[in-house]
Amino acid sequence: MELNKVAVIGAGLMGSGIAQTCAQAGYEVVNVDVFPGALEKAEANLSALFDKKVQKGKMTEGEKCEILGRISYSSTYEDVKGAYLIVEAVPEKIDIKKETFANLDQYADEETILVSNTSGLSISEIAAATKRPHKVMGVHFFYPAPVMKLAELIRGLATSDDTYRTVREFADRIKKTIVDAPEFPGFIVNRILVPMQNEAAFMVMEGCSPEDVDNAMKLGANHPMGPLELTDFVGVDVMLATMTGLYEGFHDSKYRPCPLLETMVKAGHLGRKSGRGFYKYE
Ligand SMILES: C[C@H](O)CC(=O)SCCNC(=O)CCNC(=O)[C@H](O)C(C)(C)COP(=O)(O)OP(=O)(O)OC[C@H]1O[C@@H](n2cnc3c(N)ncnc32)[C@H](O)[C@@H]1OP(=O)(O)O
Repeated sequence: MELNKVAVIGAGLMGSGIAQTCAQAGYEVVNVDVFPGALEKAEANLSALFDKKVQKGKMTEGEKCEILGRISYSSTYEDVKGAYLIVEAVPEKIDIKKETFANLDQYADEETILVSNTSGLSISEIAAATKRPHKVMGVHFFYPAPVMKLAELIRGLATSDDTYRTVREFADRIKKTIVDAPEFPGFIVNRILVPMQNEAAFMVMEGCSPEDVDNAMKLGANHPMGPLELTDFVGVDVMLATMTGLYEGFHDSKYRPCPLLETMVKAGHLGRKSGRGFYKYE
């Protein structure tokens, strides 16, 4: 097992950003996704992002090649072998997470720590899909992962102190500021942030324009992005899944998801990634 090798499962918005973050910190990274198309897209996007950084003078051509050279892409779990830590960033559905962890448990080395980037599902439940629940923990990253400074650390009921220590060291190495979050839906940030985005969607449903809602929050509360811009940025489907997780997890009507979000997801208006959400994109 190599202490310099990590694996990231999932090459979507979060997974590819986490892989980038780890490679920038000097890790050898294998980014695994069972859909080869997702890997190609992740590789092309990262290359384009780095080209822009080189053009802006924020990175040299040499640094770009070095970091890109530390990331390999794979569509098979077998390539996680040798990683001392694996970060899972697959879609936010408990059955998919459990299946992924059961697979990782089979293919990863015995000593490997398995980390989930879930934004609110139960770490203990995910850990129970493995035979190593003491080696399972939550590390919640924020989008865009290479830019956002925070990582929420979430222990499951069975997480060992050794696992926690190793994960803290990993978070330090990738230069994230850490907070310990309780194992309840939404942890800290999403429990506060996502109901605000949901409320903003209710205001649009009641007739406000998205521009007015966003400008109000940007200029009146100094938020870098308005709540609806942010929803489009992260994905309307991702935001709705988090809100639904709060609603189902706390059994509290105050977390009821806005029906407009449900309609938008059914229509395929998922935000930037689909070209249309609260706003239209080229
Ligand atoms: C879904 C989860 O469970 C929970 C969540 O993640 S909730 C979402 C949390 N995220 C937020 O709240 C983000 C709020 N927005 C912001 O902080 C800022 O608007 C922003 C950082 C995204 C963009 O910043 P801004 O200054 O407007 O844009 P820009 O100058 O283009 O980008 C700043 C840097 O971010 C990088 N960046 C922007 N988008 C990126 C992306 N998608 N991936 C990687 N890097 C990105 C740029 O390359 C740039 O880096 P550089 O300075 O080295 O060139």
